[in-house]
Amino acid sequence: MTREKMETVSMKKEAPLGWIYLNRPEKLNVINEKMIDELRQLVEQMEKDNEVRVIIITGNGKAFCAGADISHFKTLNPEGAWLFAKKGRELMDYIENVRKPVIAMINGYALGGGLEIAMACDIRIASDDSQVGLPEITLGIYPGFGGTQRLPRLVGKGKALEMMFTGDRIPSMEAQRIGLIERVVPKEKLEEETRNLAMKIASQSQTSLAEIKLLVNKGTDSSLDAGLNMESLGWSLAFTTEEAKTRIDQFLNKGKNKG
Ligand SMILES: CC(C)(COP(=O)(O)OP(=O)(O)OC[C@H]1O[C@@H](n2cnc3c(N)ncnc32)[C@H](O)[C@@H]1OP(=O)(O)O)[C@@H](O)C(=O)NCCC(=O)NCCSC(=O)CCO
Repeated sequence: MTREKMETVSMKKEAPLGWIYLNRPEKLNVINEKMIDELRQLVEQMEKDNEVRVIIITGNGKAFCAGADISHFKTLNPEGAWLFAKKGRELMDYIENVRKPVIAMINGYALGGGLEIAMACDIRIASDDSQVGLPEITLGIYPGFGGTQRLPRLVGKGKALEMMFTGDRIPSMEAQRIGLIERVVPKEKLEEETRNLAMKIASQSQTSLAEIKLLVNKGTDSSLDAGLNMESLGWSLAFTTEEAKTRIDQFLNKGKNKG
């Protein structure tokens, strides 16, 4: 097992899983520029590491992440705010497009930029005491790291507008009901359930995982016809991989070695 600690994030490599911890627990893991840089560095590192097949992002302490660091907002002029939003948005885009599955393990508050990180991940699993929301409107602003775009794509326009207009926090069970979170588990089982889910995914073909992720992300941004054509092209190439040949052979021969 390898561990690495940076100023605002840390990681634990437990092959085939790579765990990334947002690590400013005294401030509920709020996001500053340093965290954006370091989180991106760790995700890039894990993307390149052949021993890591699934990446898990979570928070250290009692929160996943309470959003962008509001104490930094006082110093922001429009140019600074634009640059900060651009940096944040590029990180979310990077996480969304990494060629490996990324799971958000939500262990408490996931608010503002924290929920925006979770929404950039492929799957969200949360403890039953977690709460999520986009409270930016209560500060007189609105989500700046992709929330206005990703939330309606996950929960539909009306619910997304309701959440962003009110800024209300909702419990994880309600978030699951509306399609924002995939699984809710008892707090004490969160890590175990996340590991089980991640290990199951890690046991699948890496090429197929990467292709499915690409097709779903790019396909939903395209016409149905374009998406279906992308699927057919990719699907035909999937048969050229050694992994597909081996797995298909294994299935076809499974009865033959039995006494
Ligand atoms: C998350 C809340 C509801 C937690 O409340 P509570 O448990 O009472 O804990 P606190 O005492 O409020 O917080 C502990 C500590 O963290 C600091 N902190 C929390 N959130 C932020 C933040 N976003 N920025 C800066 N600092 C934060 C808090 O000040 C405390 O510090 P002390 O030094 O100990 O006083 C509650 O904290 C809350 O509502 N937080 C704000 C959530 C929010 O509005 N997020 C959106 C931010 S804007 C954004 O993300 C833009 C990107 O789209």
